[in-house]
Amino acid sequence: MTMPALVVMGVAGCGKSSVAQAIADAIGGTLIEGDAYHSDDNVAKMSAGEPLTDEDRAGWLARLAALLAEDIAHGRVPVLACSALKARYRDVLRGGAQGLGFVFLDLTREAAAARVAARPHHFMPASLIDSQFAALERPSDEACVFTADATLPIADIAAQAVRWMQQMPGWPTQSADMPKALSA
Ligand SMILES: Nc1ncnc2c1ncn2[C@@H]1O[C@H](COP(=O)(O)OP(=O)(O)OP(=O)(O)O)[C@@H](O)[C@H]1O
Ligand SMILES: O=C(O)[C@H](O)[C@@H](O)[C@H](O)[C@H](O)CO
Repeated sequence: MTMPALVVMGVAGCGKSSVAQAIADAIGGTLIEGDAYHSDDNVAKMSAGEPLTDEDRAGWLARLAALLAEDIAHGRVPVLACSALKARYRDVLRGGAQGLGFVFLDLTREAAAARVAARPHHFMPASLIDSQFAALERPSDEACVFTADATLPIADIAAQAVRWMQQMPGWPTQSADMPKALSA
Protein backbone atom coordinates (compact mmCIF):
# COMPACT_ATOMS: atom_id res chain seq x y z
CA MET A 1 0.00 0.00 0.00
CA THR A 2 1.25 3.50 -0.77
CA MET A 3 2.15 5.62 2.22
CA PRO A 4 0.36 8.87 1.38
CA ALA A 5 1.49 10.97 4.32
CA LEU A 6 3.59 10.95 7.44
CA VAL A 7 3.08 11.89 11.08
CA VAL A 8 6.05 12.76 13.28
CA MET A 9 4.87 11.87 16.78
CA GLY A 10 5.91 11.74 20.42
CA VAL A 11 5.81 13.59 23.71
CA ALA A 12 6.32 17.34 24.13
CA GLY A 13 9.89 18.34 23.34
CA CYS A 14 10.84 15.19 21.42
CA GLY A 15 11.51 17.23 18.27
CA LYS A 16 8.33 16.72 16.24
CA SER A 17 8.27 20.20 14.68
CA SER A 18 12.00 20.26 13.88
CA VAL A 19 12.10 16.77 12.38
CA ALA A 20 8.80 17.16 10.48
CA GLN A 21 10.13 20.34 8.88
CA ALA A 22 13.39 18.64 7.89
CA ILE A 23 11.53 15.68 6.36
CA ALA A 24 9.06 17.95 4.52
CA ASP A 25 11.99 19.91 3.08
CA ALA A 26 13.72 16.71 2.00
CA ILE A 27 10.77 15.14 0.20
CA GLY A 28 9.04 18.28 -1.05
CA GLY A 29 6.18 17.59 1.37
CA THR A 30 3.84 20.01 3.10
CA LEU A 31 4.40 20.64 6.81
CA ILE A 32 1.33 20.66 9.03
CA GLU A 33 2.15 21.96 12.51
CA GLY A 34 -0.38 20.15 14.70
CA ASP A 35 0.05 22.49 17.67
CA ALA A 36 -1.25 25.36 15.53
CA TYR A 37 -4.67 23.64 15.43
CA HIS A 38 -5.25 23.27 19.17
CA SER A 39 -8.27 25.26 20.33
CA ASP A 40 -7.69 28.30 22.54
CA ASP A 41 -9.25 26.29 25.37
CA ASN A 42 -6.73 23.49 24.89
CA VAL A 43 -3.81 25.92 24.84
CA ALA A 44 -5.16 27.69 27.95
CA LYS A 45 -5.48 24.34 29.70
CA MET A 46 -1.93 23.25 28.91
CA SER A 47 -0.58 26.70 29.81
CA ALA A 48 -2.28 26.34 33.19
CA GLY A 49 -0.48 23.04 33.73
CA GLU A 50 -3.49 20.79 33.12
CA PRO A 51 -3.11 17.78 30.83
CA LEU A 52 -5.55 17.43 27.93
CA THR A 53 -8.15 14.68 28.13
CA ASP A 54 -9.29 12.35 25.33
CA GLU A 55 -12.31 14.63 24.96
CA ASP A 56 -10.14 17.74 24.65
CA ARG A 57 -8.10 16.11 21.92
CA ALA A 58 -11.03 14.66 19.93
CA GLY A 59 -11.95 17.71 17.83
CA TRP A 60 -8.30 18.57 17.28
CA LEU A 61 -7.48 15.09 15.95
CA ALA A 62 -10.55 15.08 13.69
CA ARG A 63 -9.45 18.41 12.24
CA LEU A 64 -5.92 17.10 11.63
CA ALA A 65 -7.29 13.98 9.92
CA ALA A 66 -9.37 16.23 7.65
CA LEU A 67 -6.30 18.31 6.83
CA LEU A 68 -4.35 15.19 5.88
CA ALA A 69 -7.18 14.05 3.60
CA GLU A 70 -7.40 17.50 2.03
CA ASP A 71 -3.67 17.70 1.27
CA ILE A 72 -3.65 14.19 -0.20
CA ALA A 73 -6.68 15.01 -2.37
CA HIS A 74 -4.70 17.97 -3.73
CA GLY A 75 -1.76 15.75 -4.64
CA ARG A 76 0.44 16.90 -1.78
CA VAL A 77 2.39 14.73 0.66
CA PRO A 78 1.63 16.12 4.13
CA VAL A 79 4.11 15.75 6.99
CA LEU A 80 2.22 16.32 10.22
CA ALA A 81 3.88 17.17 13.55
CA CYS A 82 1.45 15.80 16.12
CA SER A 83 1.89 14.17 19.54
CA ALA A 84 -0.56 11.33 18.59
CA LEU A 85 0.18 9.77 21.98
CA LYS A 86 -2.43 7.00 22.03
CA ALA A 87 -3.19 4.20 19.59
CA ARG A 88 -6.77 5.38 19.16
CA TYR A 89 -5.56 8.91 18.33
CA ARG A 90 -3.38 7.45 15.60
CA ASP A 91 -6.41 5.56 14.30
CA VAL A 92 -8.32 8.84 14.00
CA LEU A 93 -5.46 10.22 11.87
CA ARG A 94 -5.40 7.03 9.78
CA GLY A 95 -9.06 7.77 9.07
CA GLY A 96 -7.87 10.75 7.00
CA ALA A 97 -5.03 8.89 5.28
CA GLN A 98 -5.14 5.16 4.76
CA GLY A 99 -1.63 3.69 4.98
CA LEU A 100 -0.39 6.66 7.01
CA GLY A 101 3.22 6.34 8.20
CA PHE A 102 4.49 7.36 11.63
CA VAL A 103 7.94 8.44 12.75
CA PHE A 104 8.04 7.97 16.53
CA LEU A 105 10.66 10.14 18.22
CA ASP A 106 11.74 8.18 21.25
CA LEU A 107 13.15 10.21 24.13
CA THR A 108 13.56 9.65 27.87
CA ARG A 109 11.45 11.57 30.36
CA GLU A 110 14.57 13.35 31.62
CA ALA A 111 15.64 14.50 28.17
CA ALA A 112 12.12 15.66 27.26
CA ALA A 113 11.83 17.59 30.53
CA ALA A 114 15.19 19.25 29.96
CA ARG A 115 14.21 20.35 26.45
CA VAL A 116 10.82 21.70 27.50
CA ALA A 117 12.31 23.53 30.50
CA ALA A 118 14.83 25.16 28.17
CA ARG A 119 12.07 26.98 26.25
CA PRO A 120 10.06 28.75 28.95
CA HIS A 121 7.96 30.87 26.56
CA HIS A 122 6.23 27.90 24.97
CA PHE A 123 2.67 27.12 26.21
CA MET A 124 3.71 23.65 27.37
CA PRO A 125 5.11 23.68 30.94
CA ALA A 126 7.72 21.10 31.99
CA SER A 127 5.31 20.06 34.76
CA LEU A 128 3.18 18.33 32.10
CA ILE A 129 5.93 15.98 30.97
CA ASP A 130 4.89 13.21 33.38
CA SER A 131 1.33 13.32 32.01
CA GLN A 132 2.70 13.09 28.46
CA PHE A 133 4.52 9.86 29.35
CA ALA A 134 1.48 8.56 31.25
CA ALA A 135 -0.63 9.03 28.11
CA LEU A 136 1.97 7.69 25.69
CA GLU A 137 1.17 4.31 24.13
CA ARG A 138 4.30 3.42 22.21
CA PRO A 139 3.41 2.41 18.64
CA SER A 140 5.68 -0.65 18.79
CA ASP A 141 3.44 -3.20 17.11
CA GLU A 142 1.56 -0.95 14.69
CA ALA A 143 1.98 -0.96 10.91
CA CYS A 144 4.13 1.61 9.12
CA VAL A 145 6.04 2.92 12.13
CA PHE A 146 9.67 3.97 12.21
CA THR A 147 11.12 4.55 15.68
CA ALA A 148 14.00 7.00 15.88
CA ASP A 149 16.41 7.88 18.66
CA ALA A 150 15.34 11.47 19.30
CA THR A 151 18.73 12.40 20.76
CA LEU A 152 20.45 12.10 17.37
CA PRO A 153 20.97 15.29 15.37
CA ILE A 154 17.77 16.44 13.63
CA ALA A 155 19.30 16.01 10.13
CA ASP A 156 20.30 12.42 10.95
CA ILE A 157 16.82 11.50 12.20
CA ALA A 158 15.27 13.05 9.08
CA ALA A 159 17.71 11.19 6.82
CA GLN A 160 16.90 7.87 8.52
CA ALA A 161 13.19 8.54 8.17
CA VAL A 162 13.47 9.46 4.50
CA ARG A 163 15.48 6.29 3.82
CA TRP A 164 12.81 4.26 5.62
CA MET A 165 10.03 5.89 3.56
CA GLN A 166 11.90 5.30 0.33
CA GLN A 167 12.00 1.57 0.89
CA MET A 168 8.26 1.38 1.60
CA PRO A 169 6.33 -0.14 -1.30
CA GLY A 170 4.64 2.43 -3.49
CA TRP A 171 6.34 5.49 -2.03
CA PRO A 172 6.03 8.25 -4.68
CA THR A 173 9.12 8.51 -6.91
CA GLN A 174 9.24 12.25 -6.23
CA SER A 175 11.17 11.42 -3.05
CA ALA A 176 13.74 9.31 -4.86
CA ASP A 177 16.27 12.13 -5.13
CA MET A 178 17.41 12.76 -1.63
CA PRO A 179 18.88 16.25 -1.14
CA LYS A 180 22.64 16.26 -0.50
CA ALA A 181 22.05 17.64 3.01
CA LEU A 182 20.32 14.41 3.97
CA SER A 183 22.21 11.87 1.91
CA ALA A 184 25.42 11.76 4.00
N1 LIG B 1 17.34 15.97 17.79
C1 LIG B 1 17.46 17.04 18.57
N2 LIG B 1 18.61 17.30 19.24
C2 LIG B 1 18.72 18.36 20.04
N3 LIG B 1 17.75 19.27 20.27
C3 LIG B 1 16.59 19.07 19.64
C4 LIG B 1 16.37 17.95 18.76
N4 LIG B 1 15.11 18.00 18.30
C5 LIG B 1 14.57 19.10 18.85
N5 LIG B 1 15.43 19.73 19.66
C6 LIG B 1 15.17 20.95 20.44
O1 LIG B 1 14.21 20.59 21.41
C7 LIG B 1 13.21 21.60 21.51
C8 LIG B 1 11.86 21.01 21.13
O2 LIG B 1 11.87 20.74 19.73
P1 LIG B 1 10.55 20.78 18.86
O3 LIG B 1 9.80 22.06 19.12
O4 LIG B 1 10.91 20.45 17.48
O5 LIG B 1 9.81 19.57 19.54
P2 LIG B 1 8.28 19.23 19.56
O6 LIG B 1 8.18 17.79 19.82
O7 LIG B 1 7.62 19.79 18.35
O8 LIG B 1 7.82 19.98 20.80
P3 LIG B 1 6.39 20.52 21.15
O9 LIG B 1 5.37 19.64 20.58
O10 LIG B 1 6.44 20.49 22.62
O11 LIG B 1 6.36 21.90 20.56
C9 LIG B 1 13.68 22.75 20.63
O12 LIG B 1 14.40 23.64 21.42
C10 LIG B 1 14.55 22.05 19.60
O13 LIG B 1 15.51 22.90 19.07
O1 LIG C 1 -1.50 15.78 22.97
C1 LIG C 1 -1.02 16.64 23.67
O2 LIG C 1 -0.94 16.58 24.90
C2 LIG C 1 -0.45 17.88 23.02
O3 LIG C 1 -0.49 17.80 21.64
C3 LIG C 1 0.97 18.12 23.49
O4 LIG C 1 1.77 17.04 23.16
C4 LIG C 1 1.48 19.46 23.02
O5 LIG C 1 0.62 20.10 22.14
C5 LIG C 1 2.81 19.56 22.37
O6 LIG C 1 3.69 18.54 22.50
C6 LIG C 1 3.38 20.92 22.68
O7 LIG C 1 4.34 20.94 23.63
